[in-house]
Amino acid sequence: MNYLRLGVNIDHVATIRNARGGGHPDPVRGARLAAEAGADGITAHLREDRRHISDGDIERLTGEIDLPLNFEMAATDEMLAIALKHRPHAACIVPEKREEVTTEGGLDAAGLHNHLTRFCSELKGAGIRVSLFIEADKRQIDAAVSLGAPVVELHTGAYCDAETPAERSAHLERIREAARYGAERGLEMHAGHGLSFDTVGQIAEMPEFHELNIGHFLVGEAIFGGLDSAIRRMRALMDKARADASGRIGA
Ligand SMILES: CC(=O)[C@@H](O)[C@H](O)COP(=O)(O)O
Ligand SMILES: NCC(=O)COP(=O)(O)O
Repeated sequence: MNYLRLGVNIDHVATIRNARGGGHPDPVRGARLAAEAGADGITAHLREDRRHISDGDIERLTGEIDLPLNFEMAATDEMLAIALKHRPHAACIVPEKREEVTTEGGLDAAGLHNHLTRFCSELKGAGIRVSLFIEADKRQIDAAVSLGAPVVELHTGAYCDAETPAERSAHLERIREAARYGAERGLEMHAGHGLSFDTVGQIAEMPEFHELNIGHFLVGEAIFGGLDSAIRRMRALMDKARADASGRIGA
């Protein structure tokens, strides 16, 4: 079974900083600590309204942190110019609505196909690994393939927020099918949004996934036990889920 990378999303450190202005807590310090705790990458979403991560944070993350940066961005010319300037390891195109509390659903890669073509090709041309943050939906996966994106990240928010076990297993099944469908079409499969200690295992055990991006829960847990311990525990749960699943496959 392939290694499952953990990308730590440090947006939520910046959310706390911005509640008061000033520089504390510093998301770049969070990224440094995440690296020490075993994160394989850092994710940061520069929202158009700059509600958490700032332009200066992106500049410092690319200059001061050795881990690969996954730059989450809306498909706008402003964000494209910033990505091309900083050349992060990866750029994940996400849908954005100013008024939303969080990223409420996946990118409509099928509906926005013509609009996205130029963004995918300019990012790829600059050597940036393009990822599309989409719902677990075959139509969206087909669109990602046709746009030439090498990576998709499946939105796990609905699975994490499910209110009943039946609802949760229905979402899980959709994610499982989409992960297989995408991997069969040559896409590198990632997942993320809303994952917690309770929900990560069933996603981590799917062998198609290469990377999970997790932030909000980790920063929340950090209040009680520290960021280092939250990341190490998440990492251990991911590894256990993988080991248990490969034991089942081998048995
Ligand atoms: C796209 C995504 O899911 C992440 O960027 C993360 O959720 C960021 O947090 P906010 O949605 O609170 O901006
Ligand atoms: N793309 C999803 C992500 O980076 C992390 O989402 P969350 O764990 O902060 O909800």
